[in-house]
Amino acid sequence: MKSAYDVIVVGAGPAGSIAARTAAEHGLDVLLIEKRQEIGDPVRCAEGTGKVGLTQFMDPDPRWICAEVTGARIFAPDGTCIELSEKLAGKEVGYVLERKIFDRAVAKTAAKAGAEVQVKTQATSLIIENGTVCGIRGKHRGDDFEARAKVVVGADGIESKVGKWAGINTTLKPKDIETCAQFLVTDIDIKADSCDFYLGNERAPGGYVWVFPKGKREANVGLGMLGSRFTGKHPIDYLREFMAWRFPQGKVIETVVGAVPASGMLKQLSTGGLVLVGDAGRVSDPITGGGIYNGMVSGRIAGNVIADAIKSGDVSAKRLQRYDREVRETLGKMLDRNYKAKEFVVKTSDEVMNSVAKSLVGVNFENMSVPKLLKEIITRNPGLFVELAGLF
Ligand SMILES: Cc1cc2nc3c(=O)[nH]c(=O)nc-3n(C[C@H](O)[C@H](O)[C@H](O)COP(=O)(O)OP(=O)(O)OC[C@H]3O[C@@H](n4cnc5c(N)ncnc54)[C@H](O)[C@@H]3O)c2cc1C
Repeated sequence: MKSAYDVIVVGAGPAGSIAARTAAEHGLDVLLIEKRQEIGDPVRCAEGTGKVGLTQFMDPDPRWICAEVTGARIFAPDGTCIELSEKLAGKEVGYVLERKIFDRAVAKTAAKAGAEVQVKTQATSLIIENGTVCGIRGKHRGDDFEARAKVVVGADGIESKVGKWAGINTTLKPKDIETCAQFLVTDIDIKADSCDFYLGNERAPGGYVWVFPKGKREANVGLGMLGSRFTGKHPIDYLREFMAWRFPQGKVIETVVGAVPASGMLKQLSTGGLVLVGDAGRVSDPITGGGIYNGMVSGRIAGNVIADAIKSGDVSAKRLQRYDREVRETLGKMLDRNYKAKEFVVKTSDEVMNSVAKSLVGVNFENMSVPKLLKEIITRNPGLFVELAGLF
């Protein structure tokens, strides 16, 4: 490892690897570090992502695609089912990945573009001079090290410390964190080409249960609940109840616990010499919790903005604000709308969910967009006009 780089990326998840790759493609000298000894492992993800978004970044590869899904089913608390086609469900359907292999494949593309990759290498603090971030301190396979960089990228996920070290407020309120538990369940009857979602305040308070197929008889069965709805019963307790009801014979071969930001993006994503990407910048979707695609989008924007800034010799806070602006332009509108949608869903009773679902049974969802779906809900449920009108 050298003592100086153009860019150091902290964290080799999808967001960090894409930031590293993009910066390296611009000819910059890039170091990508990962504290774990294996990139992508352990997995903290249900691994679902949209085809269209993903293929902007990676050519599909059967080695990391477990299942192709062509639709989604949403089950209301009383069991009423709404079926969505691929066109409507959009980013919520597509592929179910094998992230242990996928994350590694993305990091490999960064390496191929010229980035140096170091595992078992953890940033522990930032070097800050005259208010500008200019490197990191850390542990590399147990030994202390220091490395300087013109720009540091914080890609260290939901538990991000890099932003805090730089003085950025990254604190998440309990109402803006989905805490999750998931089992990889095998030998179960599922619809192998559908992502299924189960709603209900008794089932997953302020969240939902998902069943994402990973093969013909295998699925990620998981659940997210809002931190603010915690009453002493943990996500894993709700998940066990769901399993007992839906898949009593299922065999659990892996357990995952984790959390997703459901806050919408941070107000501040950058400062002098530093940008935050992916979950570290809270760019995950507040309603679905999906963060793979949004993280990669923010990583690509970061790589491009950093390259321009370094080439111009100006990595000041003012210059790097272009990153904040571009992420806001690209993802901000969707994140704001979905944050409002989350706030609506969270306070919706099971009775209202049931009646909205019933009002949509029989609607042809073949050629509808999400805004059209919301309009359809309002038309059929005029009482919800005030709450839902704000989402457009
Ligand atoms: C249960 C669950 C289910 C989910 N399901 C989905 C889903 O189906 N679809 C979807 O799109 N999203 C899903 N998500 C969200 C998704 O996993 C994240 O949004 C996504 O992984 C964010 O990518 P990232 O690169 O920002 O961060 P991460 O993937 O979290 O990567 C951050 C990396 O930084 C490393 N790191 C942290 N600190 C340091 C340090 N100091 N030094 C060096 N390395 C460090 C970590 O080890 C980690 O590898 C789910 C999340 C959970 C918890």
